[in-house]
Amino acid sequence: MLTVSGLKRLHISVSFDLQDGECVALQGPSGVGKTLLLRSIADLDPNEGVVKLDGTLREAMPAPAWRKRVTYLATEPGWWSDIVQDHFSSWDDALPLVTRLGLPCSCGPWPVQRLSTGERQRLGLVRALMLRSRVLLLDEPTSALDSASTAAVESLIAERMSDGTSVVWSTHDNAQASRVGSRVLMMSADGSIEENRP
Ligand SMILES: Nc1ncnc2c1ncn2[C@@H]1O[C@H](COP(=O)(O)OP(=O)(O)OP(=O)(O)O)[C@@H](O)[C@H]1O
Repeated sequence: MLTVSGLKRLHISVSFDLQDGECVALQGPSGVGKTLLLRSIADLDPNEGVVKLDGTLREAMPAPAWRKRVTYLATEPGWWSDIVQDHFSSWDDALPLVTRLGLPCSCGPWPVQRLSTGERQRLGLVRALMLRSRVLLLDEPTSALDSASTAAVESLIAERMSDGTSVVWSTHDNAQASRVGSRVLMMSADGSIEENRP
């Protein structure tokens, strides 16, 4: 279980629990602080508060180890090499996920620069899924995708949830929030969240 207690970052002040295998949808107007919250849980920016995974404080482990367990996926993932497959510790192991998300298996040697926004988004998700994290913090992971690719992503994440992966899924799409989330965390301009059942 992920426990977030009194997390503070700029104007945000948030507490909630996330059970194993649960997905909560994170919603709220543009600019309200959803990305700030997800990045703070992953400890990517300075923040205050208590965040624990199965009772273990995040301070108990090096930050990279925490981020492998509690992984933030940006809406537009970053790339550090020119070639797609260089971003994967094993491209062969990534291929089933790559093809499942509708990308050709030949895209490994492609330059990152030739990828469309939606292709980058799907490959960024594959990178995150390869980590087999306990918690995925997904920041509008289907914002650039058509309905078929969105359905493929939702189905893949649902499979991971059935294996115990927990998910916080930020989305502006109310229908998606209802589909993927057992609860909805609605963020307000004052930086608080209110919990609703979808
Ligand atoms: N380092 C920072 N210092 C000060 N303000 C910041 C910083 N980073 C982000 N902000 C501000 O915090 C607010 C919340 O940004 P955030 O990206 O979390 O919004 P969001 O809810 O994810 O929006 P969207 O739905 O448009 O993606 C924005 O007004 C942003 O400008």
